Amino acid sequence: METLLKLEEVTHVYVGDQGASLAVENLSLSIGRGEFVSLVGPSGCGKTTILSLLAGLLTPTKGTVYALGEPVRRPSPKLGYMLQQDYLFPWRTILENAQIGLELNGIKTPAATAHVRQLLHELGLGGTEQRMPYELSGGMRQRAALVRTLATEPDVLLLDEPFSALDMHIKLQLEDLVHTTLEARGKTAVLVTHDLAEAAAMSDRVVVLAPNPGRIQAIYEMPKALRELPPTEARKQPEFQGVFEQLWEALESGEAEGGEA
Ligand SMILES: Nc1ncnc2c1ncn2[C@@H]1O[C@H](COP(=O)(O)OP(=O)(O)OP(=O)(O)O)[C@@H](O)[C@H]1O
Repeated sequence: METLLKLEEVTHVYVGDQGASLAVENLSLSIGRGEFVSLVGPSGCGKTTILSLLAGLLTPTKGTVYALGEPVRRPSPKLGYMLQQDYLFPWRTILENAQIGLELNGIKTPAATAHVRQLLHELGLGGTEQRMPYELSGGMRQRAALVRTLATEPDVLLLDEPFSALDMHIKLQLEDLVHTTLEARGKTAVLVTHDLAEAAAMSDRVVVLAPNPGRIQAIYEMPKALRELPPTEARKQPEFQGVFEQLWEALESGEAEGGEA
């Protein structure tokens, strides 16, 4: 499998008024094209830092981050970001919001608009094009944010807790939608989540991080039978509970080994 993302012996130290804070230390990880990898771990173990390093929003203090074979130096349209909040502009229609990434890249053609309309339709938002964000539910707004991210055709999606603000049943529906949409397009994804079950249900691999300093505690490859199913179906399989327990144990032992923050 072609390696699409790579962290090579990466250390990141934040320096601020309060002094230096070692966020992640000597972390190495490779992610292949088409893989769905989740990062889980207790608060402060460096999940968002890793995502920001991959996105080119931070530069590592030591080591190198690669995306699509090149060292990451700045944000790139090939890496799309989706966050807990949808950040739709309240004064723009859903169609205008969904097109914004393309516009920022200087693409404003009728074909681009047709492409965005098609994506809105595929993600169940047909008919909402001229509506304003406040007229949509949280789940619909998050789907519009997904369309905006997909519209620029990124190779990689960096997902920072995109489902955590949603009600449980909307969250489950959206997990399935994101899973099938990304799989159908062969996209690579890195998901940051606090939810172990979500990570287990959605991923090909789950990276369990430990804190103080942030480092990899364990990496789990999900059983093939679970990987092939939509997340809501994977959650119902008998082996799912065993996978969840393994992740939970790794998380607990990482926390126990970590020092005081
Ligand atoms: N801008 C910053 N300045 C100083 N320290 C920071 C900054 N951002 C994060 N840190 C520290 O770096 C460490 C890792 O933070 P990070 O936000 O990456 O963890 P996280 O696993 O995403 O946490 P959470 O689950 O709470 O979002 C923490 O100790 C945090 O306090």
